Amino acid sequence: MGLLSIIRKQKLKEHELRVLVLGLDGGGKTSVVTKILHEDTSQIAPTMGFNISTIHHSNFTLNVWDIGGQSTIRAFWDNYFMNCDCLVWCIDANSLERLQESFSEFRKLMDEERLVGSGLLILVNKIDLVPTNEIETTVQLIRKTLKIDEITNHNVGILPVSAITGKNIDRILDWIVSEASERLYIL
Ligand SMILES: Nc1nc2c(ncn2[C@@H]2O[C@H](COP(=O)(O)OP(=O)(O)OP(=O)(O)O)[C@@H](O)[C@H]2O)c(=O)[nH]1
Ligand SMILES: [Mg+2]
Repeated sequence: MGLLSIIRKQKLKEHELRVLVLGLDGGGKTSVVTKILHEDTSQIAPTMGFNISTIHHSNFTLNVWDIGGQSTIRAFWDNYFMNCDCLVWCIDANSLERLQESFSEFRKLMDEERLVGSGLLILVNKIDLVPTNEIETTVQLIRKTLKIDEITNHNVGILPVSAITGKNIDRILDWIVSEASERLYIL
């Protein structure tokens, strides 16, 4: 068992998880976390550094790091990679013209050794702005563009959500905790 696995296993025993929320600027990372916290999402400004929130869910304590996604801040993302239990990658379903840019940043993370083995949850956010009959094709397009089916280093989940309507927001923590619990079980 490698050192990283030992650290992860120890943290899981303590029921503490480190969650990293990343994605392009304006994708809705801070809004999603704010909605999870049941707080007001109407006055959210771009994140210039990071926000950290401690959330208790299903016997776990999640330390959620929401980092700013503007291109000038992306250079600092790697300061947060260590000991990450779950990477949440946030995509703006209403700005598919930025999907390639999202993929090019995402691909760098998939090459990142420090993130190997963490859970990976892809949020297709702003789904309230996608017509209902286009949701499935939008999710499929994102799966294909991000080459999700080729990812072997992570357990992957993909969830259409809305930080504004709250759609599927309650499933985010459930997914993170259940993925981490399953991993603990097989370690
Ligand atoms: N319609 C809709 N708007 C959303 C949703 N989530 C976020 N927004 C809006 O998108 C804008 C950007 O949201 P933020 O939460 O600041 O995005 P961010 O990813 O944290 O951005 P950075 O901090 O710059 O990286 C805000 O105007 C939000 O109100 C959503 O699910 N639906
Ligand atoms: Mg933000």
